Amino acid sequence: MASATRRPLMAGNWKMNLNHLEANLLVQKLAASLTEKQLSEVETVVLPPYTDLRTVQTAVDGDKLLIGYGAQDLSPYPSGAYTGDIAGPMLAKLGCTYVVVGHSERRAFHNEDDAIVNAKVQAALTHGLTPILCVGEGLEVRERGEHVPHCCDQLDGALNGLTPEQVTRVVVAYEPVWAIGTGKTATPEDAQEVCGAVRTRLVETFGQETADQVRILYGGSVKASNVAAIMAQPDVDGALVGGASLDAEEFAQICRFPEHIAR
Ligand SMILES: O=C[C@H](O)COP(=O)(O)O
Repeated sequence: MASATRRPLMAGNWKMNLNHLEANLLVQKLAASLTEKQLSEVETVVLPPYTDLRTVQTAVDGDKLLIGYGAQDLSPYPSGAYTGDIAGPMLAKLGCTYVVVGHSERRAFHNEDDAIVNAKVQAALTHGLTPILCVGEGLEVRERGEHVPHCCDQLDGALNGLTPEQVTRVVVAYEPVWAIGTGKTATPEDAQEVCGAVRTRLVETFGQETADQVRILYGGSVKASNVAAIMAQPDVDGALVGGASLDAEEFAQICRFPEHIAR
């Protein structure tokens, strides 16, 4: 979190959890647990299932909560005969500002490859949404020591054809698959190694000025107890939090991480 120009971002990916009533409760509790100052210092975002988005929008708008929200996926197409899919304009109309693209669970369970991830990144940008682009390696790749080139290749594929200006509107999330929902957190040094390599690749492809503006998150078993050490790394600008974001108080503590960084 070295740069003063990159505002820290904590994004809670609820995955396929919480109905709309539970969603309302969680958002209200989260907002009540954080002061205006804390919310202005650390951008706080929730990423509910589609079925909760309207409820979250109503809560946020109704009580003017300083909490952002977004979706976990979008179609690469703007409309049409794509049963079960949700398009970017629908999300934008619901007030979403973010959308996750290329999460490892989508890559694994829905066979999403770099070409589809690239199309989704482009669709998000076209419709005014900020893609949270996920990259990350599985255990076998990590054990072969190929995690850095693997993540950089995924990054290249997902950002193919984008202009530097478009890239400044992308958030990248490094999520080692072996650390997701397993309780195994990458060490802060592991997180920095890949987040730093991602930034270097952004410099090489899009230039220093662009790379300096891109926020890079770490995701994988982030909790209140380990977030400060991860956020102390120079190229980590936030976290994509799964399980721990389902507990309002735990997620609020994660968002209050600056209090735990030694001054
Ligand atoms: O999108 C979030 C990540 O997959 C991390 O999930 P987790 O915090 O439950 O390990």
